[in-house]
Amino acid sequence: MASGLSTRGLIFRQLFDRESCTYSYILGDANTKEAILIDPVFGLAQRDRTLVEELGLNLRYVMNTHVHADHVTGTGLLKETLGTSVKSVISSASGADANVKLNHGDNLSFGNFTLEVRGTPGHTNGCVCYVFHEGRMVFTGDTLLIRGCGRTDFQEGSAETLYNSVKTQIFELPEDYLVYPAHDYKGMTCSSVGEEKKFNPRLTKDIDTFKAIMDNLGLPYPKMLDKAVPANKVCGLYNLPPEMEEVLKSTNKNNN
Ligand SMILES: N[C@@H](CCC(=O)N[C@@H](CSS)C(=O)NCC(=O)O)C(=O)O
Ligand SMILES: [Fe+2]
Repeated sequence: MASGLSTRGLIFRQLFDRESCTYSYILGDANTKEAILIDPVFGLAQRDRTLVEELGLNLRYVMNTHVHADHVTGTGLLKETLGTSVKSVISSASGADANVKLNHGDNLSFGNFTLEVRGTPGHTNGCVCYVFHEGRMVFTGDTLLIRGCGRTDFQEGSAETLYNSVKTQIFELPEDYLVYPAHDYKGMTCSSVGEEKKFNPRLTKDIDTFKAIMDNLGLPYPKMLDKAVPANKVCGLYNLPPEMEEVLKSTNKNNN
């Protein structure tokens, strides 16, 4: 069975931000050159833009899996530098502003490929997973991490809702589908649905044990929480923290 990496005509890149341990993903159609970018990071917008150009791709959508709490999205900045043909994308349920607001069951195309949108609330209300059936891949955002899952102690977090989302929307996918999350803190890059069903130390438990685990994670709040959430509700382009306004100003200067 073809995995994402060998899907005919697919250009695929996994990118990493060392600061927030965020993964961003470029998916492009080698034939039409249309591409999408999932979960870009503000400080790496220039890196992403250069790579897209080097690969000869035209970005159609810059999309987020949810309103991130730990980093400012690169969506707004990429739109600013690449022009109006690029559309920002997030779920309707996120309450965030974007050109395209998606709902559970929607499909989004780039070139000859299509992503299916699955609503997976729990980490936040607006979390979605993007299922790329042709590539047998799923982009899980913070809903499902490798051997972990998104925390449920801020934004609109609910352990019970997250548990149901994973079980019904991700674990029902074929076991060979590769899982690509929005973060990893241990150096893992990807997993599979079958692997997570078998080895995820949280999601292999019953709901009560899962809730107890989530209630006792004892994680400090992300350092960027108060700055990132308001910025990400508007694609990162308004409400930017002052230090990021400087980046934006110099980007605009370089583009003029
Ligand atoms: N230390 C980091 C934040 C780490 C963190 O809270 N990660 C989130 C995803 S980003 S909203 C999470 O859900 N983690 C779950 C886990 O089990 O690690 C920072 O200060 O930014
Ligand atoms: Fe998150």
